[in-house]
Amino acid sequence: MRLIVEELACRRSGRRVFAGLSFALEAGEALVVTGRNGAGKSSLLAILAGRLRPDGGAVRAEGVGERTLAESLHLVGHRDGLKAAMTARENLDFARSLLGDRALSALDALEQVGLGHAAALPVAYLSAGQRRRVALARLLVAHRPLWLLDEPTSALDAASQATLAVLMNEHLGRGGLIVAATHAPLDLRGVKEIRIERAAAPVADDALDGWDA
Ligand SMILES: Nc1ncnc2c1ncn2[C@@H]1O[C@H](COP(=O)(O)OP(=O)(O)OP(=O)(O)O)[C@@H](O)[C@H]1O
Repeated sequence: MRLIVEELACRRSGRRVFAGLSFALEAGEALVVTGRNGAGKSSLLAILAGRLRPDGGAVRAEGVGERTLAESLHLVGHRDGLKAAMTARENLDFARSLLGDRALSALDALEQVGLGHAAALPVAYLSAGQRRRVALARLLVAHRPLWLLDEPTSALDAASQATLAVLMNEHLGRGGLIVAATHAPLDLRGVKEIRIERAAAPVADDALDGWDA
C-alpha cells in the first residue's frame, strides 16, 4: 500500500487548523506527526481515517485493490472505543468479527500485549494502561496495512511501550504503514517526521459555531 497526501487543509469551528500538508508513505514506512497541543494532529488522523472532511487537498491510497482507504486502516484514537461492560476478550472478538481480515485470535492478541491473564475481566475493571493495551490489541486481530495511532504510548508503562515498539516494527517489517501522532519519542525504525505548525489566531466570537462532535 502507498498513502499519498496532497495539500491537505483542515478547518474546525470555523478556524483554519492547518493547510498545505503533503507527504507520501510507502509500504514499510512510518510517519511521526508532532506539534503542540491543538496543532491538528488528531484532526489529521481523523481526516486520514475518513472521519473528518478536509477543507482542501486530497488523500489517496494506492495498492489496496478493491478496498477503500477506510477499509485498509486501523485507527486507535484518544478514546479507547471499548465496551466497558464486556470483557477484554469479548471486545476483541467483536472487533475481529466486525472488521474481517482476521489475524490473531482475541486471546493471542491479548497475550501479545501481556494481558492474557485479564482476558475474562470486564474492561471497566482494567486500569487506564491496561485498557490502552486492549485497544492496541485490536490492531492484531484484523489485518489492516495502515495503522493510525493517536498518542499510542499514553498511559503505557516502560515495558508496555517497549512491547508496542516491537509490534509496530513487526508491522513495518511486514510492509505495513504507520502514522502516529505523538509528543513522546517512538522507537520506530526508518521513521519520517512531520511537524504541524499551527498559525496562532485569536479565538473568534463564533468559535463554537459548527462544533463537530
Ligand atoms: N470535535 C471538534 N469540533 C471542533 N473543533 C475541534 C474538535 N476537536 C478538536 N477541535 C479543534 O481543532 C484544533 C486541533 O485539535 P486536535 O485535537 O486535532 O489537535 P492535536 O494536535 O491533536 O492536540 P493535542 O496535542 O492536544 O492532542 C483545536 O483548535 C481544537 O480546538
